[in-house]
Amino acid sequence: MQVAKGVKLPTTAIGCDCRGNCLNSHDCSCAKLNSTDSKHYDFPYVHRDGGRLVEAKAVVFECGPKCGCGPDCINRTSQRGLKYRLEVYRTPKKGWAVRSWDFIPAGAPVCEYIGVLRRTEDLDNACDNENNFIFDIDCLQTMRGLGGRERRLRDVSISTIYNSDRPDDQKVENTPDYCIDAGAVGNVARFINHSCEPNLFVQCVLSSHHDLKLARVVLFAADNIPPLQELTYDYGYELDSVHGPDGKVKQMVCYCGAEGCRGRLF
Ligand SMILES: C[S@@+](CC[C@H](N)C(=O)[O-])C[C@H]1O[C@@H](n2cnc3c(N)ncnc32)[C@H](O)[C@@H]1O
Repeated sequence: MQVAKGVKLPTTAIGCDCRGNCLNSHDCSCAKLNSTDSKHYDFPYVHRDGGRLVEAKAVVFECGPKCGCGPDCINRTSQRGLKYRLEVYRTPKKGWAVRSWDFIPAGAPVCEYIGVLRRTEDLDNACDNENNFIFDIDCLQTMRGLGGRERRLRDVSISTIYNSDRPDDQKVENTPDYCIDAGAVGNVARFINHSCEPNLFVQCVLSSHHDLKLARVVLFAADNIPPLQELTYDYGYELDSVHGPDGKVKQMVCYCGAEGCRGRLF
């Protein structure tokens, strides 16, 4: 990830003092951050298939640079890079798209959204309206979803991370302060299209620091995904929420082809 001028990265979190791999969730201070129930701490991932997320959360706390554990720790599952052979291919109506040559099991991390970390206000100043590769870092919005856009969220509460008993807790605000701009610098995630019935979901992850506003954005499999099925996530636009430089509402037709397609991206 590149960092734009004016973005100050937060202090690195102290982390856990586990050794080797984090094995006991009751001893691991990172695992504890993921739990709402002080009697039942658990890692957010299970070991199956090299690590699968048990359930979507407002934010997942992983182990980071100052933790005592090593790179194979289960609580670093989203940090291990690409595991599946992803192909960027051309579609008739949506431009480039992404699919996997390998089967992807539900809950597996697929890729991180990479680009330049920018302040949203700098982007607005640049009037960069035609940049289709901006990802707003907005964990609360991501978690709430729009009309239940993430199927696996049903049983999940968004309250946990916003409780005030955490030292680095952040206040929830309406406009995201930071975004990831993959316009000029990015990875395969920038080619993943929107679908109204997606097979990926967006998960905010904190590993090196605990600032929600600068959380990492990782795409996880929402379902078991067969090889060669297009990978998609819900871009999460509210209809009529995007405006052009002239102030008029902008619209974009959606070609996701899902049965429940809303007809427009925005
Ligand atoms: C992040 S880019 C995705 C990659 C893009 N298809 C490309 O060729 O670079 C987002 C842009 O892809 C197109 N797109 C993504 N999902 C779409 C969809 N469901 N229907 C129509 N266009 C879509 C739109 O032009 C959108 O602004």
